[in-house]
Amino acid sequence: MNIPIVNFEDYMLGETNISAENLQELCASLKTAFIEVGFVYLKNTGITQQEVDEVMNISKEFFYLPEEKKLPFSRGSYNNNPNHGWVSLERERLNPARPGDLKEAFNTSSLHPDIKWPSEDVPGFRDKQVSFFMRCKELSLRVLRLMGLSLGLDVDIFVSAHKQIGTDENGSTLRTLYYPPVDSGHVKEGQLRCGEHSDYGSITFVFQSPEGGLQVLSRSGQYISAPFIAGTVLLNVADLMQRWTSDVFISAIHRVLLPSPGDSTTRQSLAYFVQPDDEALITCCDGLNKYPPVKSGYYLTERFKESYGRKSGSMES
Ligand SMILES: O=C(O)CCC(=O)C(=O)O
Ligand SMILES: [Fe+2]
Repeated sequence: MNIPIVNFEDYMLGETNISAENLQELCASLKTAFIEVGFVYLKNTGITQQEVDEVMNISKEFFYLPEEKKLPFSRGSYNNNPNHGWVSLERERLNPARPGDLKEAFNTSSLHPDIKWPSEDVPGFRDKQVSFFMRCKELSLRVLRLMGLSLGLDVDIFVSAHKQIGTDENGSTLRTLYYPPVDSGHVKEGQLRCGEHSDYGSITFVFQSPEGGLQVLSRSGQYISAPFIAGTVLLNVADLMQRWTSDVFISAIHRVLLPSPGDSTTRQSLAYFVQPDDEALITCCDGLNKYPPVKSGYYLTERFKESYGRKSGSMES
């Protein structure tokens, strides 16, 4: 089994005149992918490889700074938003049963004009992250519309719970990740670059550097590779969306293994996590209540407690 590639051209960013026939076709291809795999590559979205490269390049400038320059921007130090900021190597365990992941990250969760950014050391960092966040936001609203339509539901069923993306009342986050070279002599038992997990929110976009490395658990129980494909956006269903659709759309487990011993390559990725508004109540859209309704913000906070450790899941880290 492979991850399908869907041509998004008819509904790409800026495109306003999609025909009813093309819309139906696009919805049908996406629906099949969300049901069978939970992951799909979109090509011709309007987000270019050049945009992705620029965000990765400026992110690397930040990650290469000495630790003392990054510490003031740590996740947990922003009063208005508990998830915004820098996450150091091994700090997070996406699979809590493993040692900390061998990755560093910077989460852009708050666009509040008053927050501090590493602008002195990395001029342009803020602007590049924020502009890319906004591009991904626009694309995500398009995908959420198609998801509603593909299930024969109202076009706004999912979008209307994502009105506050980009404010501190919504947890959507652009996360830039850096995976440094791995010294196999110093790896802890069971340690990975990114432990097995599924994402928490509604949908996620992933952009990888050419090294690739992401693997996705298929419904038949095997890991399949999700390689880098230039110019595409990898889209996956996340846990709240699986719950919302009563398990019709699949939130697939994924991971990033260590490179082979002696392979000292680095790796980068960008993940845009789309989260419903904190106050949105997620209720199974077939009305059958397979899962009890849950508030998006509460659900996200609980999930962070698992991956960052119970004591330091939120403000107090
Ligand atoms: O680095 C990647 O390719 C994926 C990262 C990921 O799955 C995550 O941060 O949730
Ligand atoms: Fe993930």
